[in-house]
Amino acid sequence: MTLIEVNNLYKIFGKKPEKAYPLIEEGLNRTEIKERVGNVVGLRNINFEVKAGEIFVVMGLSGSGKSTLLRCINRLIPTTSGRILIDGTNICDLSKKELRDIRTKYFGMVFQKFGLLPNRTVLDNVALGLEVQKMPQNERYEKSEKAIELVGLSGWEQSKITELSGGMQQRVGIARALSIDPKILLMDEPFSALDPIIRVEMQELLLKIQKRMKKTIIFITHDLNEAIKLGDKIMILNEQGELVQMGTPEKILLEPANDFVESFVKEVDKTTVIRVEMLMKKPKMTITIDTDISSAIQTLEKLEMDYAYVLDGGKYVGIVETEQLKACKSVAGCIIKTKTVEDIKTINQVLPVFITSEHPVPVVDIDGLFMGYVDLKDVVEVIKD
Ligand SMILES: Nc1ncnc2c1ncn2[C@@H]1O[C@H](COP(=O)(O)OP(=O)(O)OP(=O)(O)O)[C@@H](O)[C@H]1O
Repeated sequence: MTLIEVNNLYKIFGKKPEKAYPLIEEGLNRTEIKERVGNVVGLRNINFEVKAGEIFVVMGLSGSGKSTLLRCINRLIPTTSGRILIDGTNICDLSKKELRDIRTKYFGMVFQKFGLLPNRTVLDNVALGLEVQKMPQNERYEKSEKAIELVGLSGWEQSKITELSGGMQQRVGIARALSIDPKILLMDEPFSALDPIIRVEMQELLLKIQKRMKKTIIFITHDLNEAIKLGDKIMILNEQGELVQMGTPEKILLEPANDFVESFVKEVDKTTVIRVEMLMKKPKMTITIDTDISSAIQTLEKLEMDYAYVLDGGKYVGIVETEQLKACKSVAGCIIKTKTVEDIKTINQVLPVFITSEHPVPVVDIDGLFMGYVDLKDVVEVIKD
């Protein structure tokens, strides 16, 4: 389900922003437009959708418009044109009261500089949003304690902010945003001020929280490694405030849209990002476990498949390969002599795999009925009819 939808969004700073449109059309850049008409083009024609439960990362260099976009989304600043739908409501059209309600219901914010009140305790900082909503103290403390536990700060409730390290302060920042139980978390470079080890720890924490909470997150960063680690989807803005590429981390890494994206991507070790999912064979074809071998060969060959997934009661239990099935068919009716007398009695059947197999082979009868396994080291002779 789409929770956020942005269409044709422009943000032009300065008086009479309409003067900038024809110049944008002409293809002038930000500096040229500023020189000609004095306006700064923050964002140019941005379009995207964010699905509920997704971490959507906005990435770009300094000045690319990342913070401007975030401020437009929660309407801290007005847009110049375009629309922003939050759960279907265009927030560009709302009255102050409606805007306040939608912000309370939907948005939690986490900032790079934490934005905490230094003289308050951890608990009172986390409870701040609920206090603004005029929630009674015991109720807001109860909710805040849960959020504090979620970010791993239990036991620190009564500490002053000044007693905490940077990483801990940002945990408080995240707990404060979560305490109001917003549908959407807007995170503006939340880990950029932290040293590298703490930063990685915080990324892990966010992923852990996200697994439990399944929030919809817009996460701003200028670091591609961070974007790749966190993002279900990444949107890259260039220095003109334009969207240059949007897609999964794998897509961005494997198919950078232009030289600009390529220049970011070059630095990343792709094998640390691309998951086996990209390379695995997808189960295009399934057959049920009780399919007889002749029918299975027929089906697989018709669809030109060299393997199929085998289902037992709808559950995946194994794989069969066309070659293996054919080998079975070719030795159907062979007599397998094994070392033990008992085996010779029962194995006047079918050997359904290559005789070179190192593993015990399943033995089926002429009708494909499974009879048991025989270890090839015990096979002394296979006699064709
Ligand atoms: N209030 C404003 N008035 C005029 N120009 C502005 C204003 N706010 C932002 N800008 C300009 O809009 C462009 C985008 O700025 P923004 O802060 O959104 O970029 P950013 O990608 O968040 O950068 P950073 O990573 O440095 O925070 C910049 O050229 C900036 O100078």
